[in-house]
Amino acid sequence: MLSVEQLHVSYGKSRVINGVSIKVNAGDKVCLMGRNGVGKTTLLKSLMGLLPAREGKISFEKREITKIQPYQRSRMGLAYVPQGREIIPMLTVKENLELGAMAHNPKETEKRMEEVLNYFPVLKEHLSRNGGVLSGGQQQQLAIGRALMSEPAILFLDEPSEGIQPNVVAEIAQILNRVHKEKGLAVFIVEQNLDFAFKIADQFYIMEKGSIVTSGSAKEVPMETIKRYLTI
Ligand SMILES: Nc1ncnc2c1ncn2[C@@H]1O[C@H](COP(=O)(O)OP(=O)(O)OP(=O)(O)O)[C@@H](O)[C@H]1O
Repeated sequence: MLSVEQLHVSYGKSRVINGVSIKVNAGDKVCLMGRNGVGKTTLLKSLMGLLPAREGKISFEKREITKIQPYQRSRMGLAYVPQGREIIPMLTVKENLELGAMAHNPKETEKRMEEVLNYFPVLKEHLSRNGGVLSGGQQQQLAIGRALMSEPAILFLDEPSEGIQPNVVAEIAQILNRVHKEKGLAVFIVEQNLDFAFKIADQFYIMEKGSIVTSGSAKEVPMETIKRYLTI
């Protein structure tokens, strides 16, 4: 489904991603882990087309997408929940959700909204309130709901558990697993929260200084191994 081959990404002269190769099959649940500053966010932004690749190739459904625009990637089935959520605080919950479907067929917006609200009942309760007044956990659910409005095939999430209460984190894990099961959604998460990561992911990649140093299934890369990489 998604194939990343020898990707290099830089900020000016500063080389941040150095030859990363990753494969995600349809319906996979993948977690990318690594300490602060190793390049996880940079990699996600580059996969979404928000940062250019200096070298290498990104393909989705066997089509090369390395140079195509973010809105085109969104239309093809890639969606992204950025770190810090980036919901629009002065727009209502409903309007924030509608934004997520903007690059897509407007006729389907209502049906998608119904589906998303079914996954996130808390958003239904707050539909006409401004996004900015919601709690952190509710805003994260709104950001994920907004991304799901485009009915993606793969959802990228950047540290979705950051700064959120444990009970809401557990609820988000449950919802993502449900969407995965019911819609065949592939999930690609950047996380530091090991419990959350292990509740969702079945494949792991560990990154150090812009390169993948270990990868494999949960059995091949057990929690103890990941802890070692995160704490050294
Ligand atoms: N806009 C930018 N311009 C220049 N350098 C940047 C920019 N954004 C990030 N960097 C640098 O790129 C490196 C990787 O940052 P990135 O945010 O991708 O790491 P990360 O693994 O996601 O870290 P974190 O867990 O803290 O979000 C860091 O050294 C960072 O300082």
